Amino acid sequence: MDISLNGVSITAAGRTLVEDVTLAASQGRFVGLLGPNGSGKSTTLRAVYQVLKPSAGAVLVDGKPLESMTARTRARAIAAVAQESHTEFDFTVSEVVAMGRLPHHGLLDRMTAGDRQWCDVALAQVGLAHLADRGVLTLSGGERQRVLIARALAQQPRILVLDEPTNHLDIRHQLEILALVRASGLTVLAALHDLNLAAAMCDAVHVLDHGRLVASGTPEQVLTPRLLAEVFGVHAAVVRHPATGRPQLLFDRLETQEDSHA
Ligand SMILES: Nc1ncnc2c1ncn2[C@@H]1O[C@H](COP(=O)(O)OP(=O)(O)OP(=O)(O)O)[C@@H](O)[C@H]1O
Repeated sequence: MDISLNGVSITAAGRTLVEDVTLAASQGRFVGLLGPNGSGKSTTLRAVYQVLKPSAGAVLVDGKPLESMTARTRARAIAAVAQESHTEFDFTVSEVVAMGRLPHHGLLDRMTAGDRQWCDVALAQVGLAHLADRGVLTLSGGERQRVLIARALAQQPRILVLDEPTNHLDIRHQLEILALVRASGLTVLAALHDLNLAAAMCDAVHVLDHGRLVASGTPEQVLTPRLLAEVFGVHAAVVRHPATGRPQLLFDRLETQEDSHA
């Protein structure tokens, strides 16, 4: 399934937070949404998982406006892991993952053996099968993040929308979770802060700055020293990963006027 944003603008509290964003993630592609703090990444993704309604433009799934789909059809198509999604209730890990199956049966229906199997597989994929009976409130931040990814996978969506999916994860789990997502064959739209992970994993990236798209293309085309200086305010050298050939970035502070007067 493809997902696209067509001229999406989002206004809140009298401010335009995102303006005229057009981008697409086609079937099976891993597309990164990049940008400095406050550039509008989460706000853009909120329009995709319908927490916010665009003030202009539309979000389309396979060319169909998201708004024209029923809630159940949408939930079968798109699973989201939002930033800082947390629960106040001490559900067990299995119960949280089982919530991912809700779009596939009625709220009051019992889980079938098939539903349970999807949950077990998803939990095993994120390496947390051993924590199935633990309360989520007792988990570390990284474990909880992996449970939310398992819930999204158990939903059997066609499109995954991830807001900072590597938040709280140690380096091994950052790489494993993104590789798992990449290998899933799902269409992925993910906001990422780590530009080297984005360069390693994404087929295409889009960069937001002050709510506007300022660059789109492959990581190689987009993550240039010039863009990194202009948008992120850092000096960067681009090198090639010796094994994968992917671009990787070595960062330094950009010299400021105060530095040169010192
Ligand atoms: N409901 C709201 N009302 C007013 N301003 C908002 C609202 N939601 C977000 N903003 C503002 O919109 C801008 C973009 O926020 P957003 O969370 O989308 O940025 P981001 O790129 O995801 O940032 P970060 O990298 O820090 O997570 C910020 O300046 C934020 O303060």
